[in-house]
Parts: sequence; structure tokens; C-alpha cells
Amino acid sequence: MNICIIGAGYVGLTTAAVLAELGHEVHCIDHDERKIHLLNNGEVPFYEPGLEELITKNCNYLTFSGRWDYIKRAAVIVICVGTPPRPDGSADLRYIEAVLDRLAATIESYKTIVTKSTVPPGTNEWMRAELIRKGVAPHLFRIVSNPEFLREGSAVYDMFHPDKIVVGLEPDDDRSLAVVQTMYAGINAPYVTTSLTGAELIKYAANAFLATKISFINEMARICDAFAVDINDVARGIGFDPRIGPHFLQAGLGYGGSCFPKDVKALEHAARSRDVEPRLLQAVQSVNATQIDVCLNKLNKELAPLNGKKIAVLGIAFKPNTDDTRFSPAEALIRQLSGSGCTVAAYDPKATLTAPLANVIQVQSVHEAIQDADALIIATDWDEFRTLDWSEVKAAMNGTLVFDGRNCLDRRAVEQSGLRYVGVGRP
Ligand SMILES: NC(=O)c1ccc[n+]([C@@H]2O[C@H](COP(=O)([O-])OP(=O)(O)OC[C@H]3O[C@@H](n4cnc5c(N)ncnc54)[C@H](O)[C@@H]3O)[C@@H](O)[C@H]2O)c1
Ligand SMILES: O=c1ccn([C@@H]2O[C@H](COP(=O)(O)OP(=O)(O)O[C@H]3O[C@H](CO)[C@@H](O)[C@H](O)[C@H]3O)[C@@H](O)[C@H]2O)c(=O)[nH]1
Repeated sequence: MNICIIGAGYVGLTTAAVLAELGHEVHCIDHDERKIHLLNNGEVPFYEPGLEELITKNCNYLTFSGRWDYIKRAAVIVICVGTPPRPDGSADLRYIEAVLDRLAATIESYKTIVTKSTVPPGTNEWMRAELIRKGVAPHLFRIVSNPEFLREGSAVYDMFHPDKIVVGLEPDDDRSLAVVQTMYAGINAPYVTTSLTGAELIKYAANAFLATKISFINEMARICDAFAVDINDVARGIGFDPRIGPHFLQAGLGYGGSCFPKDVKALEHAARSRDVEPRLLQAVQSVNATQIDVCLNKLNKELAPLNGKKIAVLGIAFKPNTDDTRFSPAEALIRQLSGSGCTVAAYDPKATLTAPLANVIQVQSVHEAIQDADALIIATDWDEFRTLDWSEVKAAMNGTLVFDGRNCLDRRAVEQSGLRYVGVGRP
């Protein structure tokens, strides 16, 4: 099939590379000339394991440009542009609107338009109406809602091995499911078919549920601290129950990234727009918003006063295996420390601080960060930090406190080297 992807971000580029690998001819359009220039020179504009290799491998079937006339040749158009949060929490659909303008000006023959961007309930129906209002004949296109569930850091694997493929269709559309199945031919996953709005809500419900699990375990961690119980024991204990499951029960600094914070907010906003008061979603966000303070209070107790202390922070990205710092709890923690009288040496294997901060320097290695530090904080659970030689760490530091903000370290290994271990909900 000839497929046009719009948006060369995490979702767009992964989709483009995977569809090319599946045997399709793929063109990817982005309005960011810098990105297109990098891609045409064989470089991926961000760090995502395996993506650059997959793009290079498929370079004969995968092209990049800012030219919208490629749409004319494509049978399928896949929309992957961003849907960031507005200040009021609703999803900003300006990039989707800009794409609709372009499509309306370009479509001359039949197209299947697939929305992969995460959009609020009702958006795909509105998109159909907008295209018609802008002059596209209704018989020239179908809209399909096909939300994406990949995780950054394992995007390529996730797209080849999804646990399901969700396809939302217009009520009288008996044509597009087969198109989507041809597009994904070679990927083995159950199909969930529903309405356009049903697919949109499946995406929001999945993210909201996962965020709820994280806030639940973070609240349990607070309770565990109060009763001197280890949250990791509690998470393990409940995780064996198949109705609960072991995943997404890692207490820490809270959830971040470009999806959970914005999608939970957008779902809350959508609910309110229909007079539904989403109390659970509010609670999930309130726990998340206070989780860094809870951790800093604990750090303060152990290290008081922070004033004049040197703190090593390991991790800047919102999670390991990415250089993405959008809504990163690690960066938010560094920002808070920046104003608290201590100095911070921050290190991350891939991510860079978004902006310079007072009393904060970014260094190039763990070794540099921990030199003479009074305390070390793990803010992102990169493998590199789990496997540190703790005797070497002890020798390099001035103090002895290791604050495991991701509960990812082997506590015994840390303590055996004479360091003091403090975790989240791990007294
Ligand atoms: N990042 C993820 O892990 C992930 C996973 C699942 C779903 N999503 C959803 O997918 C969508 C995209 O997310 P992302 O992280 O890939 O975003 P991103 O910001 O990394 O990429 C979006 C790309 O779209 C381009 N773009 C914006 N407007 C355009 C236009 N009018 N014409 C051409 N290009 C345009 C931008 O330049 C950018 O390169 C969002 O709705 C997001 O919620 C993201
Ligand atoms: O037990 C856990 C699991 C995750 N996190 C944090 O939660 C955030 C999100 O993590 P993760 O879900 O792994 O990353 P994303 O790449 O943001 O992926 C989520 O958001 C995407 C965008 O919508 C979806 O496609 C994915 O299915 C969904 O997992 C990160 O800050 C993690 O550190 C925890 O604190 N504890």
C-alpha cells in the first residue's frame, strides 16, 4: 500500500518505519524543516532504541519531506501530530486543524484517513464534519480512529507486538476495517472494533487506568512509610492476584511524560464538558502533583538543612531509555532543589535539562555527579544506575545518603557498602 504519515514524532516515525518494514511504501510529512533535514541525512531527531536502525534498513521504502502533494498518491493517510494540553487542561487540537486544512486542499481521490493522535471523545466525528464543511465530498474519504499504545523507550517493539489493535469506525463503514488489516498485515494481535468515539475513549481509559495504578501505589507508599512497611513487599504481595497484576505498581516520584499528565487532564476536561464530575481522576492527579513534595520532605528529614549541601541527581528523562523530558518528574525535582539552597550535579545518559537552573550543573558521568556529594538521588530508573558499584560510590561521596526516588535499587547492596538507603515507602 502507499501510505502517508503526517507528523515525524515518536508515533509518526515509529509507525512509518514499522509500516515500511511490513512492506508498504511510506512517505512521512512534517512541517518542521529541521526534522526533515535530519531524517534525510539518516538521523532520528530524538533517542528511541532501534528506531534509527529500522529507518535505515527500510530507506528504499521510506521517504521524508514537507510536501503535501504526496497525499495525492497515498491510499491511506495516518495522522500522528501532537495534541498537547491547553492551560485549562483540554487538548489543543490546533495541529489536527492545520492538517485538516491541508487535506481539504489536497484530496482528489478516495482516502482512508487514520487518526493515531490521541484525541478527546467526539474529535474524529468532528474531523469528518470539518472536512466536509471545507469542501471534501463525503464519498471521497472515511475516517478511522486507530489510537496508539506504544511506550517511549520500547516504541518499535511495542508497535510490532501490540496487545490489541483498536479500530473505531463510522457507523456505515464496511470498507475501512479491511484497509487497516491490510496495513497491519504481519502483526499478530486481536482487533477491537468499535465506534469512532469508542476508540477515542479506549485510549483515554487505558492511560487513566495506568495513571490510577501509579497514584494508588504512591498513596500506599505514604501509608507504608507511616507504618514502617516496605511498599515493594506490598506491591509484590498484591501483584500475584491476577485481578490486580504486577505491572505499574512501582512507587516513586510519580508519573510524567508527554501522555499520562495531559491525557488524564484531557479526560477530566471532556467529562466535565458533559456534566460528569470525575472525582477519581482528580484524586489521581492530586496524588501525583504532591508526590515530589512527599519525597523532598523525606529527603529534608534525612539531610536537614539542605542549605549548603551538594546533591547528585541521577536521571533527568521522565523514564529510562528515552531523552524525553516532557513533564519529567526528575526534572521537576531538580527544579525544586534548585531553589532550596543546595547545589545539584545532575546526570542523565541521554536527556538534557530543558533550561539552565540556578545552582544546578549538568555533568557528563555518574562519577562527576557523585564526587563529594552529601546525598545521591535516583530520579530516573536507568539500568546504568541499578548496577553501580556502591563501594566506589561510597568512596567518591562526602555523605552517605542514597535516596532511591524510583525504588529500583538493591537495598542490601547499597547498605552493605556502608551507605544509608532511603526509598519511597521503604522505611
Ligand atoms: N509519545 C508517545 O509515546 C505516544 C504514544 C501514543 C500516542 N501518542 C499520541 O500521539 C500523538 C503524537 O505524539 P508524539 O509524541 O509522536 O508527538 P511529537 O510532538 O513527538 O510529534 C508530533 C510531530 O507532528 C509534527 N506536526 C505538527 N503539526 C503538523 C502539521 N500541521 N503538519 C505536519 N507535521 C506536523 C511536529 O512537527 C512533530 O514532529 C499525540 O496525540 C500523543 O498523545 C504519543
Ligand atoms: O509502575 C510504574 C510505571 C510507570 N511509572 C511512571 O509513569 C510514567 C509513564 O511511563 P510509561 O507508561 O512507561 O511511559 P509512556 O511512554 O508515557 O507510555 C504511556 O503513555 C503512552 C502515550 O499515550 C501510551 O501509548 C503507553 O501505553 C503508556 O504506557 C513514567 O514517568 C514512569 O516513570 C511509575 O511511576 N510507576
